[in-house]
Amino acid sequence: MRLGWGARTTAPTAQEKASTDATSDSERLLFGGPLRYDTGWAKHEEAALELDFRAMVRRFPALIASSLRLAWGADRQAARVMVSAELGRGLAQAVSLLAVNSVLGRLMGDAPMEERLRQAVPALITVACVLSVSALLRSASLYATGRLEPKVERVATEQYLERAASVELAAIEDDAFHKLLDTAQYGAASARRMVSLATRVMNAGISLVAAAGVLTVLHPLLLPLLVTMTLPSAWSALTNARRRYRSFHAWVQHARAGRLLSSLLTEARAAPEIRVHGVGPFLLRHFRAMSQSAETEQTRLARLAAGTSLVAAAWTGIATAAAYTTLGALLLTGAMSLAVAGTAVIAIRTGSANLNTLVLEVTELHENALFVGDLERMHKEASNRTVPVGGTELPAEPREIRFEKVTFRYPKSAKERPALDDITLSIPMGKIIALVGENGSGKTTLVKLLAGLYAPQQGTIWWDDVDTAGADRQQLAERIAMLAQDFKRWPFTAKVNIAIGRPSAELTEERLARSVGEAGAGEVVADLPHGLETLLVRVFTGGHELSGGQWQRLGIARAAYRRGGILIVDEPTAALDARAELEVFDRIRALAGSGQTVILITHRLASVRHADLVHVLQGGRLVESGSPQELLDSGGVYAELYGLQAQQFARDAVTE
Ligand SMILES: Nc1ncnc2c1ncn2[C@@H]1O[C@H](COP(=O)(O)OP(=O)(O)OP(=O)(O)O)[C@@H](O)[C@H]1O
Repeated sequence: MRLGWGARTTAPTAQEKASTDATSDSERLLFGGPLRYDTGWAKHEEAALELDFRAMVRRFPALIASSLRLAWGADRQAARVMVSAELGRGLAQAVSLLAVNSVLGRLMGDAPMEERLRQAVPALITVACVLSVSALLRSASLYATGRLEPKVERVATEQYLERAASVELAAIEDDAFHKLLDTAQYGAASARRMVSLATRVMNAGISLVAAAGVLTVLHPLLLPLLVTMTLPSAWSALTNARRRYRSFHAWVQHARAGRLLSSLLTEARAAPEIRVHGVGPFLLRHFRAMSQSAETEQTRLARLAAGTSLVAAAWTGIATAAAYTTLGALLLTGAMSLAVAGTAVIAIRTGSANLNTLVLEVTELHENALFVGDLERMHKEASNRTVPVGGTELPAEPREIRFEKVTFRYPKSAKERPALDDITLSIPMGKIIALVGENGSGKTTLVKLLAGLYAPQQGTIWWDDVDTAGADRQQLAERIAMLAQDFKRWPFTAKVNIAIGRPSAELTEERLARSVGEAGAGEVVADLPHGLETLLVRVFTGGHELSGGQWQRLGIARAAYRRGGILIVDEPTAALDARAELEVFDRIRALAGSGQTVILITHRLASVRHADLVHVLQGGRLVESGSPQELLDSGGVYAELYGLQAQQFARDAVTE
């Protein structure tokens, strides 16, 4: 059985394994179709292609600058210490190399040994001082980096979460944007790694310049030898990093699906069905298959990496032998003195170690920068899709909200018919307006448009004479309290679950008690072991679980606490018993009596009889509008649905 999200449960084919450009193939397999995204994906491909030497050299200054910017933004003082300590260490290495050269030169001179030793003492003292300073600088840099890293990660994570929370609902529901969110979440950890990598790169770079300078002074042939020795490991590191990055992007959705499966297996809400329906082995089987195919990919990468590093090691061996043979030849022919050759060996060893570190760390820096690049792309995409700030003022006390020829189709919806089709209707303020219609007729969609969560593709939503298309969205949201069908059951205390209706308001006992009273949630709260302070999530110590109906009461209390001028309630009584249902409708009526506009979506038509106005939707179109009595008298869709429910009651009464 397929799980529907296109999760990959098969190992990659031989053809895929062979393909270094496996990204698009894997992606096609993952989603069961050709790519059709215009954001995120194609750009990652370009980024992966940029992981070559030229691009790396070109981007090197920008990479260092971006790491420093991150560090600077997180903690200026620590950033200052880190940069100065690393610059100091590089300089110390150059000085110590020159001092070593001087020590060797003195020791290998023609004077008597005692004289030679005495001459070498100042240089030896210089070496000792420089090494001590270098050690001090190293610990200063370690401290500063350790202080910076978590801060950089926190700042980057905060920015990520802030951006993700500020985008339009349509973006959150968009699979392409979700994929970008997925890949970008690794950006914060990469930003953290970039800080220490950048310091090490700076340090290795300065040391390398020092070693290269000394080598060039000693003999012009030594520098090219050093470079030749290091090239193979550079190639190997780059090739492997490139493969890893491509693989990551090809498999990111797969990894998310795997995490989702494993969380389903441990989730409390899924637990009853897992046990009664025996879903556990089914989910486990899929999880295993997915993990195994991911393992196969890891094995493929490991095999390729092993091969690449073996080739690189062979090259390095040959280049090293060539370097030392050249050095030997220079010595034999008398083109180089023994003292110079000794310093050259030290410089070659230091230089090649530095160059190796440099190449490996620049590659790693670059690889991490690509992930930080994903984060930056997400920031950019999110700012294009963020809920706009500011706009036209809405009337303080509107008389009416009017939908005029409103048509709305969900983005990427495969359906032929729009969810709302040419809707024109009125919502008078201060009244109870009921939206009625069969499942999927568009009621929830309509209130989401009203709340500004989506914008219509055609038509206008007016607040008196203000077009909401250009209205201040924040102001619009301020006016609305929404109790959605699947409202969030926050894993916090009962008190927070109510007060979260308006987190910006000062939390007062009086406001809380009033909302609890209005929602008829007093009994629910009284039954809780710690009253309003009870934690409403059972998987934590002291946590408590509410029934569906009890949750619904708290949801109504939350909506009442918000005190928006327009209260939208979507199926408020679905989980309530008959008595509670009557009571809730009484309370909703009372809210409307106090001047609040109530927009009520319900399938319980008997409860609609107190509404001032009923709009009946069918297949996304408005088919009837009027008072409940008018609609009953007209004998249309409402009357038919009402009749069906009434008949059911009558039949049940007779059967009993
Ligand atoms: N987020 C979404 N993305 C794509 N299509 C959606 C989305 N939400 C709803 N739809 C589709 O839009 C249509 C209207 O759905 P809506 O939820 O507005 O109906 P409803 O009248 O509230 O139904 P119900 O009585 O079952 O709650 C349905 O065909 C549904 O499949």
